[in-house]
Amino acid sequence: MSIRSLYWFTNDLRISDNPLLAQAAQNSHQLTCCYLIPSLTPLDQRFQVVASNGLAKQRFLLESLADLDAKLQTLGQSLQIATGEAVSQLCQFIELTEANHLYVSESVDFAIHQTLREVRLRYPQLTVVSLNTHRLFEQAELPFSLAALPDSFSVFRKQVESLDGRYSSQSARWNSDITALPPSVLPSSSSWLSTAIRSINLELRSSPLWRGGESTALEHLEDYFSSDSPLIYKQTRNALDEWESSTKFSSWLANGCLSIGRLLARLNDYETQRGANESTYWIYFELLWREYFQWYALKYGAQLFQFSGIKGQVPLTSYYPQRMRSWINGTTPYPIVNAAMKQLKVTGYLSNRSRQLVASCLVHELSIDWRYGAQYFQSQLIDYDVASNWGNWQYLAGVGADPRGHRRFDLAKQTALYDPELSFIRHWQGEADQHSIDVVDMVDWPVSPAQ
Ligand SMILES: Cc1cc2nc3c(=O)[nH]c(=O)nc-3n(C[C@H](O)[C@H](O)[C@H](O)COP(=O)(O)OP(=O)(O)OC[C@H]3O[C@@H](n4cnc5c(N)ncnc54)[C@H](O)[C@@H]3O)c2cc1C
Repeated sequence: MSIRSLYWFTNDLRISDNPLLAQAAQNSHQLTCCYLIPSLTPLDQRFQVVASNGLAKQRFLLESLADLDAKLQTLGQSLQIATGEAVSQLCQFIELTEANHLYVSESVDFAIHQTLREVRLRYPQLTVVSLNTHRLFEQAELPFSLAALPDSFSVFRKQVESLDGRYSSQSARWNSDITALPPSVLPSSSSWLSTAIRSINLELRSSPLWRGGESTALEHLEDYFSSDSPLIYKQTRNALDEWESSTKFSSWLANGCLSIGRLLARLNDYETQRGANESTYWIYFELLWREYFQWYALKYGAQLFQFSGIKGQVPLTSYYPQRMRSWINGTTPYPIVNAAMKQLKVTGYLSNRSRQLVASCLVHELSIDWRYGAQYFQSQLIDYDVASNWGNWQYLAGVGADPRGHRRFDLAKQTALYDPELSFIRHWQGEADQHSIDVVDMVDWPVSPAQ
């Protein structure tokens, strides 16, 4: 039988260390590679308060796609990019190419699961092939069943850290480089990418600190591990705004431009050459947080998006459009939050500390339903990852994996600790248009009947 395959790229935008693509290359006679720009799901529509995704996020994705397309072209292939509703786009590709196999990376994304369910119903003869390209561990390697995943990160970490050969054995199996790909029946159609990136650059009027794509991910991997930064990571990672203070791998990991296996293999080499210390261990520690949230999302499915989270406790928050607007625009009474929100809008990135502060502010100071904040992050973050984003928001909102159940940051204390000279606030103009939490309009004042 002729194997005609459709490879649906999702969060695996790379050629190297991509075991699923290697398998598709080996087993197919004909191959079509596609990417579907995610459209808004009903959940997105319910909570999204801005018209479209942030420009920095759009640029990072387009750069990643352009790089992937260029790499595919060197292998005699190209990337088909489609916008619109995922099920109908996939069906169109299946019909056009008469595909009898669909390759797609294993995902914890609820929207992808729903799309696949629908496609399977429409094409019962279609063989769907999936492999893990995003997580560190396979389910069979975990010392517990998915249902018994610990509800606290510390318990999870202690259990998975006891697994043998954590870096080297994990990284060996990712080494599956591809030298050739079967031909496609569709002509290349992605020449618009460079024009789209140029027009975003013009609109943003700032050159990016990050460029999307596997090529820049691999360059950054080498740069980072050629420096001394990993040796002092634990002391610097909470800084608000310095490039070297944390690893900055998240955006490439989230989009799959870099594999977790290759990253850990490089960390392992670094420890061998430069010596392991508490800081180099701490990079692994943080990557285990990422791993934890992947399993958490898989375990809880739609509960990841539920107001009461996994705890079943409904928070005492609601939705206030004016407060939400001032949070997004950086015009709250809290300069450190304002600075961070302005940085997010321009760059599509925030340090972990800033994310914690702005999330705490949204939930505890502005009393807004955490899902509006999570959705806004989804629309802006260049490193948006469904599991890490919604899992961290649940944690901060007190409805997730936090055994303490409640985390409210004292914003004045945090400012004194992390921005004592106010340089972060000044740089991002956090003081510029401060307002009180609720602005009362003239028309809201009581009007006496005599008037
Ligand atoms: C409210 C909120 C939302 C977040 N949303 C996302 C998201 O959508 N995507 C995302 O990748 N991270 C998210 N994070 C986690 C974290 O803030 C970022 O991963 C980190 O700031 C990225 O910068 P870095 O690569 O320099 O991280 P580093 O500090 O250098 O950490 C190394 C890597 O470990 C992982 N990591 C670190 N901390 C966490 C964490 N708390 N949860 C999960 N993974 C972690 C990331 O892959 C990161 O690249 C969120 C955190 C909060 C509080």
